[in-house]
Amino acid sequence: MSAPVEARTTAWPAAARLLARWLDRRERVDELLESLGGSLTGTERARCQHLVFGAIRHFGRIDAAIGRLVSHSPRFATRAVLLVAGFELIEARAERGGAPTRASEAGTTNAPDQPTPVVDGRVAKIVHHAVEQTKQLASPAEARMVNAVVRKLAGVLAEPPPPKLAPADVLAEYFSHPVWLVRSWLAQFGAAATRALLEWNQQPAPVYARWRSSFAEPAEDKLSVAAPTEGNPVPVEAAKAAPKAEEPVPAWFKPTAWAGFFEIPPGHWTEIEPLLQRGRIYLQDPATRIPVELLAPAAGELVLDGCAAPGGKSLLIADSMRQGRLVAMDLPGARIGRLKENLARVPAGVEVALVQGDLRQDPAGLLREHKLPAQFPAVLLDVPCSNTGVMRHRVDVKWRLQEGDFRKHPLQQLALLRAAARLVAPGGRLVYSTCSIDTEENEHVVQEFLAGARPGEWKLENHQISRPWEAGHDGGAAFLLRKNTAPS
Ligand SMILES: C[S@@+](CC[C@H](N)C(=O)[O-])C[C@H]1O[C@@H](n2cnc3c(N)ncnc32)[C@H](O)[C@@H]1O
Repeated sequence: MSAPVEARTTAWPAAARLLARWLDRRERVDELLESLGGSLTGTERARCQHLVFGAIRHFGRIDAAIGRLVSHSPRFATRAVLLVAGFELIEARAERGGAPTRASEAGTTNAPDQPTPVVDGRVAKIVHHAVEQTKQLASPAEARMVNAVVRKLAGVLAEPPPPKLAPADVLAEYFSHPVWLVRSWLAQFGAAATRALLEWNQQPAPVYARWRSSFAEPAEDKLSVAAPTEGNPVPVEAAKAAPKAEEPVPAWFKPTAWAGFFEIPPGHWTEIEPLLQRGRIYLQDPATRIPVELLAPAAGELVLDGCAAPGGKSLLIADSMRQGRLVAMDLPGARIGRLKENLARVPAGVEVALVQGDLRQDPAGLLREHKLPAQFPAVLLDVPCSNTGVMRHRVDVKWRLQEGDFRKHPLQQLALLRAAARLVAPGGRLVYSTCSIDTEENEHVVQEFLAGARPGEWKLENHQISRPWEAGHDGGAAFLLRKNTAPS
């Protein structure tokens, strides 16, 4: 992806600075990008994000290559420059279809201890740019080091992918994942599926938008009514607004296999922003529809979204019902702001209440305190998880995950599931969902929940596990559980 000149000159150093911070403090990437504020134009910001995401997506491979080429690890500012340049080299190679570089064409070796300097036109530009940037971001001495290292990096990063049955550590390095995670996936999914997953995670993720029907327009006053005071629920009266005529989907939206979801081609940010502000679209992966489809909220129903923030699925529930009542609950904290914004966009026919509280701490009491029902015919529980299904989008997740998270998350997930189950009315349904593809957080949690329930109280009616390499979208799992009317 060649960048416009202005994006190269400002986005590039901005990306290097953010990456230096990431190396130093491992801040979350979404928060790092938010810290840019309005300092870059839309195009520059998009380019900066592309470079930061790419460098972090390929961090393991680039950093291992750098490690072979230098005797001492460079300081963060310089290492960040090398990471951006390394990503540009990987991208340049992918764009020409993984064609061999001039060095490998000539049959020279790229042995790690004796990497061959590779210089072709594109590589020369990447080297030159990295050197010039290092002079500004670090020092002339470091720029000389960058000059030598990036040339050699081009050779090391040109090495072909490992064979299909390569050992876990080789796969982990080439595809930039922690080795313990690759081992776990090999054990769960086998070699072919793990390879497909690793390749999937290393691709840039498309941007998807869900087109919201004009019938989903909120009441005129809903945006202001839904600005809650801290800690209180926000009852929002259903308005009786007449539905407006359907607005056509923009011609440049690329249809997908999933009804209502469109791929947004790059370069349309100025057109996207007003659509987002008007609530005409919501940016979300097609995988997000699955738990809501399993829940199948019907017009006029009362629905609880137990782990609602930032509200992507709450909005989808409301759009599916068009009329009804939705109670959205989440912990007080930073995510509530986005939830409020999204709840303000529900269709006029949906009455919505936001409850800030802990689902595991007497939620029925909290709901009653706010004069809300404490039994629901339909409950969605979209729990916090490892996010192993969405690593293509969330590039830093793999570097934050710890092996122990696969023991911690299921405990929290089971506790939340048991708490949510108490809020389901007899005969009602509960959808438990995750963005994880790992059995510990999916099948195992549901099995343990069913094993611990009173005999006959719950039935697993349906479930859907999405594996990205098969589904063609993000991964995750959703389980539809039914509470019997009269358990034995
Ligand atoms: C995966 S996110 C939910 C995403 C959301 N369903 C959406 O589609 O936008 C999980 C949410 O669970 C919330 N959560 C975690 N523990 C909770 C608890 N004890 N009570 C209520 N919410 C909780 C987190 O704050 C987080 O917002």
